[in-house]
Amino acid sequence: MTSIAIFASGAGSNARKIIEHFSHHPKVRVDLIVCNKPNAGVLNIADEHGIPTLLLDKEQFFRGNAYVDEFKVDDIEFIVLAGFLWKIPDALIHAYPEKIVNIHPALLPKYGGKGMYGNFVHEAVIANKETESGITIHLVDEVYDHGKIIFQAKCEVKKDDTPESLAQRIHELEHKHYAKVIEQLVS
Ligand SMILES: Nc1nc2c(c(=O)[nH]1)N[C@@H](CN(C=O)c1ccc(C(=O)N[C@@H](CCC(=O)O)C(=O)O)cc1)CN2
Ligand SMILES: NCC(=O)N[C@@H]1O[C@H](COP(=O)([O-])[O-])[C@@H](O)[C@H]1O
Repeated sequence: MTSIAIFASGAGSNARKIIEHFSHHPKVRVDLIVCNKPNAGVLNIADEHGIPTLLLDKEQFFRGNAYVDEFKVDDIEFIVLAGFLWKIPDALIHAYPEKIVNIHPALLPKYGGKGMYGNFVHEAVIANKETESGITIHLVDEVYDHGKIIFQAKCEVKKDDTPESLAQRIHELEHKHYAKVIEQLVS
């Protein structure tokens, strides 16, 4: 059984889709939800599904062991970032080589890097009058949004789009593809 930890900072709609996809899966299980925001909606989703949660301490995460020992004791084999807004420390990346994946709400390498998350991404895409956007699923390395691209899917950017309407279209792509791409990666 491959044990997955999902890292998230927000509402958790992607986490919910991934949990649902792997519930009753013969070979893959979501065993932990890791979060850095005590009031994040993803923590309620974890509770709904009886999945243990870990609320990160900033000092230990960035200046300690990055929780590597805890994840190894819990037999976590694969890490999925789903709207996680802190930078993954090098120690955790080195402990999980090519086993940390992220979803970004744009077509990297454009619209990535520090500060490019959530609606900030969609605002930039709209401000630049792009006619298309999409999602990128990539391996995580030491630089924001720089790791090997595994999957991309595109959608239209409409002339009257707001960041919210574009986010909704992007979410539909994320919910359609992320869990299936994870399944291919871990199998
Ligand atoms: N080592 C890595 N860590 C993370 C990556 C990565 O590729 N390598 N991806 C991000 C996810 N992400 C985009 O997909 C992303 C998330 C957050 C930021 C950002 O600028 N964060 C702010 C802090 C925001 C907050 O604390 O609320 C910042 O660093 O100042 C950029 C990109 C996850 N980690
Ligand atoms: N750069 C990272 C980033 O912007 N990630 C984005 O955060 C959202 C989380 O939504 P969710 O909490 O509903 O899954 C998702 O759209 C994801 O692509």
